Amino acid sequence: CYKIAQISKDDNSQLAVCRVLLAELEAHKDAWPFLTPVNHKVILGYRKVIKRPMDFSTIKRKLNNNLYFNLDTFIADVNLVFDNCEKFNEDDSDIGQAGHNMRKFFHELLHLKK
Ligand SMILES: Cc1ncccc1N[C@@H](C)c1cnc2ccsc2c1
Repeated sequence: CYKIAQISKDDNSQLAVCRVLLAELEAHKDAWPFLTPVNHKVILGYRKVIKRPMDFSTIKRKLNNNLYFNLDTFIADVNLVFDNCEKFNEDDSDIGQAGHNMRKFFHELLHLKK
């Protein structure tokens, strides 16, 4: 379960929790590949392979436009960032490793026990 969610009863405090979580993700040393949308004109094949691109700046825009209804819809987009990363990047690449590190960090933030 999400221990953080237990302290937030209403949507507003859930959205405040999402802002804190996003700020912690963005501050992580391994966040660099995920801070802005992948430019599919530069990264060949990305648009074909990745059906639902997502990145931290897009998540921030969605948060500011009130497009997340609760913590779960926010978590789904964060996990989409890491799932896209795993799909496109080799595990032993710099970006692949950053994605694994960030996913582990996010789960620790949510106190998720696998
Ligand atoms: C998350 C991701 N997955 C696949 C490809 C790229 C990226 N990240 C972008 C920012 C990016 C775009 N270009 C470069 C060039 C060297 S690292 C890097 C990172």
